[in-house]
Amino acid sequence: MSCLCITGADIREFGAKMSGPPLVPMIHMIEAAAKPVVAAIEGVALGGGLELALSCHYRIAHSKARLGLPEVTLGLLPGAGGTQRLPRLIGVPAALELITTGRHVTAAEALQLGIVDEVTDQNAVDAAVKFAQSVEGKSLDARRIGTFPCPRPPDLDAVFEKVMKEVRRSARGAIAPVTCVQAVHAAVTLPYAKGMERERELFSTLFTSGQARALQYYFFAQRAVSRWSTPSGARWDTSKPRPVRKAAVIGLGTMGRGISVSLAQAGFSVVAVETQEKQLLEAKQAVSGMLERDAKRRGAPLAHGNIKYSCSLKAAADVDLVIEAVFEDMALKKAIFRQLSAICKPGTFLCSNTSALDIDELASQTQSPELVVGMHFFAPAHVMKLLEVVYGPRSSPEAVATAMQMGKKIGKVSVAVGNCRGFVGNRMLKPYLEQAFFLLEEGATPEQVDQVLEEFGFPMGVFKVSDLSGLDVGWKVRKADGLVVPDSTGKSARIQGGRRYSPLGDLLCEQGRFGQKTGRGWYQYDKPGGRVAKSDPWLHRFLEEYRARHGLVARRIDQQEVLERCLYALINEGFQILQDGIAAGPEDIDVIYVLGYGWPRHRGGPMFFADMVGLDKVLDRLERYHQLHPDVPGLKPCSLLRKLAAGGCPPIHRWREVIQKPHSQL
Ligand SMILES: CCC[C@H](O)CC(=O)SCCNC(=O)CCNC(=O)[C@H](O)C(C)(C)COP(=O)([O-])OP(=O)([O-])OC[C@H]1O[C@@H](n2cnc3c(N)ncnc32)[C@H](O)[C@@H]1OP(=O)([O-])[O-]
Repeated sequence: MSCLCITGADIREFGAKMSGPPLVPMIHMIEAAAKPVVAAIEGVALGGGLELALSCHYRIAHSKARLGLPEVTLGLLPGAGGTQRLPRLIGVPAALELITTGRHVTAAEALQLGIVDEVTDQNAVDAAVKFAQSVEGKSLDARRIGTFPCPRPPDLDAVFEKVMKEVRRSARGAIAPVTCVQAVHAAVTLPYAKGMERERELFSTLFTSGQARALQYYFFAQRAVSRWSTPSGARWDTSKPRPVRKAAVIGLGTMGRGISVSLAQAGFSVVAVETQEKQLLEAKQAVSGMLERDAKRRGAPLAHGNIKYSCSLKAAADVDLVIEAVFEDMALKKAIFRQLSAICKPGTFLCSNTSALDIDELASQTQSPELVVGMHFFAPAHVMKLLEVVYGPRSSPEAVATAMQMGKKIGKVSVAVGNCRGFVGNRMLKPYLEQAFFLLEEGATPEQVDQVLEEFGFPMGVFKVSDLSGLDVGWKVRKADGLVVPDSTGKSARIQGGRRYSPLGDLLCEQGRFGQKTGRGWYQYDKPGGRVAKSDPWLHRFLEEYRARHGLVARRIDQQEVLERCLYALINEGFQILQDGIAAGPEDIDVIYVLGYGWPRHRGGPMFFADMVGLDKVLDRLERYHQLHPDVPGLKPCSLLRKLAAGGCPPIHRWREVIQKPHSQL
């Protein structure tokens, strides 16, 4: 009998010399053993851990155990027989689903699927001993999975064709899920030994791939961001969070509703505040609906009772933490912070869900600026995993620690970032969007730009996203910034403050084209609120007329230029953010972009991508584009990028040494 709690192979050893005995011979030895071997699974049996358990003759799991083959999430496939044994044990469709998604299953589901033989609430080892005694003397012939014939679906080709199509669609360019399907196909079509050979070959191809490197980097990056630090020296391990039991959400629009749902689901007492009865009632119905649907989906109890609704800010008097989620309007937010500061009990943390505004300006409205931080959620707030926790110059380490811990409690990946316009995510988005607009002016179409970005792996191109979130959002911000003004000839100005500016988005808004909500934007939709983007001949004519009006001659723009200009401008801003100390390291930026902005995980994140491409190459291309477009500051290579390139392009895990030592010669 063997007791198992194994998270699989040590990912840190990939790329270096692996220690310990090789797994495959061990698995074959266990399976061939004359004595029955019973695996007692407690905690987790993941990856190589589950593969080891599958070589045992019986498996007993504790009811809290979790099992799975998550290799695909690391850019790999189960390389110790998992792709050959699991389909033999539970059938091809169920095995394909688990292997291509990497999903963990509970012990109860594992029992239902036939992965384990028994589930216990008691000590798994004791249960396994008892089980071993009950099967003593029984033949093991029917227990060696490697000797089973693999069940062959009657319509084998059709099954695999369908799965492959679906996997390719959802993989968005990731190769591991597709390769997993090929490995399972080998289980069905080849004898066991040949199938194992095929698994090994496919595993080796993935093992050395750039995508596996990217996904493994990302695995550790997502864990590293919880070890936050700020330039003032505050750190995760020396700053204590304060307990929060009751929280208020101010403003129950889309964001406020999602935030209330997240808090209630995590067991916080919530006070939800709106100004008018009518809006409050609408919000209450919407939040209840969201909670009901979610409870049904998860089979979890309803969290209704945790939320109290009110039309008065005074209801927030006794809460431990407030999250303000009203319109993105500084004057309104300031007024609310002033009132909250007077109403709330001393020590209440005051947080803003602003996506770009100055946290310190809000803090200055309160009696205790050290208690103010940003908690920037992403829409839909109860679904999206990312939270930017924004510290201002006066935020206390305790406030940052409390917001970070609160994020963790509600199931978010929280990243601590500094205070600047747009923080990390939205600040980097600006030069990316700007390039997309410029490309249209120079001859590209929204379809072309979107296609290149989608082929790169984004779920949606920049113009489709813009239609989805509403063109009017950015328009309002640009108007507030004084950018939406005609030039001396009455045409929309293409130069603002000495730098190139594209008024294309403003011109669409002036026509009432706000995107999906109005049924027209960069694309056309069958009705307002429609979801399927269709090419719009009107827009193409509009672009031609615009170019003619401004004397611009359309040229053919190739895919490489579209990709480089959009992505390298974004990456360049990322380097500037690191240089400014707004993000502590490249991992923070990469996690924000993967979780909040649809950056394909198998490409690691923008900063990892820059490392993979080669910093000298990114620098070279930026320099060239900046020469061609000297009035676009976003294309001027940032000095940190120059310094890293001049220092021999150190690998990404060494960038912090250069960032932390501004005078380093690296
Ligand atoms: C031939 C071989 C073939 C085989 O098929 C290949 C494999 O098995 S591929 C492997 C397939 N296996 C997987 O993909 C499983 C990957 N792991 C997980 O999914 C989660 O970590 C787990 C569910 C286990 C625990 O979640 P939780 O409770 O939220 O805790 P947490 O996530 O915060 O982790 C705590 C600490 O442990 C660290 N660490 C964890 N696992 C590994 C590892 N395998 N390696 C190295 N380190 C690992 C993690 O970095 C963190 O370190 P730190 O320094 O404190 O930041």
